[in-house]
Amino acid sequence: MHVRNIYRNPPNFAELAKKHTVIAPFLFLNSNGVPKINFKDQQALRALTKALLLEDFQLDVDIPENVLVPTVPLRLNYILWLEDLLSWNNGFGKAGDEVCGIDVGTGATAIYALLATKKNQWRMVGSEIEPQSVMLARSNVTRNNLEKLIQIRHVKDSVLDQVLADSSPNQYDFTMCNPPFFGNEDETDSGTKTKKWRPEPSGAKTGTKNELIYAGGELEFIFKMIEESKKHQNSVRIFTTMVGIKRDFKELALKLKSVGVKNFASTEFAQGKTMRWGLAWSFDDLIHLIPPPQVTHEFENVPGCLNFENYIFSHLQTLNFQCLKWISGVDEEADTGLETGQTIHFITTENTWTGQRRRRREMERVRKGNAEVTTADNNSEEPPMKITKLSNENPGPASHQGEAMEAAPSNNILLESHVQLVRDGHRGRINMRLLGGSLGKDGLNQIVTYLKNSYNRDAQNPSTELYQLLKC
Ligand SMILES: C[S@@+](CC[C@H](N)C(=O)[O-])C[C@H]1O[C@@H](n2cnc3c(N)ncnc32)[C@H](O)[C@@H]1O
Repeated sequence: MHVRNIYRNPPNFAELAKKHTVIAPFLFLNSNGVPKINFKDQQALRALTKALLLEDFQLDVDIPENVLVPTVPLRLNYILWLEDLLSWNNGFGKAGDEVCGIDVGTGATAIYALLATKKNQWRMVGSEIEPQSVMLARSNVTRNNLEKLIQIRHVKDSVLDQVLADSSPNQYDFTMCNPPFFGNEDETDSGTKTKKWRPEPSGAKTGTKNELIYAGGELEFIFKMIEESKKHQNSVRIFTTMVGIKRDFKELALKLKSVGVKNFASTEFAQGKTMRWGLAWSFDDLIHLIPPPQVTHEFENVPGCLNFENYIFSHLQTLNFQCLKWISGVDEEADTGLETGQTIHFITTENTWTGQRRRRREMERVRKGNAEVTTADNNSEEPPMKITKLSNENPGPASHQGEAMEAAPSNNILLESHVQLVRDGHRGRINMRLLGGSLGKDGLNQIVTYLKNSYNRDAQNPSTELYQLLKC
């Protein structure tokens, strides 16, 4: 659960029932004598959602029989992640009520729109395809006097096209969505459930078939969303969606790349035994989808911060590019372009910066059964290290960027780091920040020494681009 989620500690049901009699009939004492409710009971779940929304968000929500009962802790996790995404980008310089978001498929309760607006004063548009849900969602908005901040729009088809038609550049800071999960009616029947489908929530199963079904299931829905997002890339800064099946990430990453998205990240939402994931993408590569490295005084002074403050900024842009080339070696595949403020998050799983001759000798020793632990040679001028961009099969509890969603072993990471170009007037510097890896600070220092050596070597070699630049 998100660190700021107020439900990290379960509510005191007895206290809640005293204030909100709606849950009193569902209260019972468990074997330890602690008051509980049965989450598998649809009526109890509905009563609890109503009570929590009223108690913690002063939201009075009508949830009719049979419609999807939203669990508040899980919905809150998503809102908190959106808050993070905004804060990592300094809220795009906006005050709360200037932030605009779209909740795709807002449902009968309009839960996300209501929470987002009540908690953060964000302006929200909730799109919905089901006429009955549109009506109920509007009535929930009116019931809470939030018509000025929330608009419910009835859409007939498409996922983003209709709701984003006629939008202006950067009109929306984000889109969010809890997509319909099932592909057909059989899948909603737990009796025929297979592992392919989204794992059941631990609580009661609620929701009408229309709310839950989309031909092709959530993957097709998100594919459509990704395709349509390309058309509206100028209107929305960050597109996001919930994902219910972890292994869908691999296909989603491919889909994103196919429409030209390089900047995407995932996160994990946990609520009890129920796991869901969040996927965020942006067509703007400068937008932070994972926490930016902290560029603090302290950080600037840690060993490993590479400083090029003596050179003017115009040089630095190219220098930075060059620097990443040094890091990535001749691996042209690596995306070495880096704008001011942008961060490269990389993981190395192979030590290629140590001298080749030395490595060959070590290999020889290993072959002869005389293996020795490798230590890097700080002054090596030999071929540079390769970047292996962040790879980890498990999206993990933290936010991971881009290639993080592709499967790869993660247990032999030597160094994980952020590289960032920081502008400071006409000067600038390159920061490298240690995030992890078995080599730790020593590893980062080796790379920094390597970069400095490479810099000094190229700066003195008339045949290099850097030499030409510095001469101008
Ligand atoms: C899983 S429910 C989520 C409801 C609510 N957002 C929540 O989290 O409780 C999915 C919702 O998407 C709606 N929906 C399906 N296709 C849609 C589309 N193309 N545009 C807008 N809403 C759609 C469904 O009617 C349903 O209300």
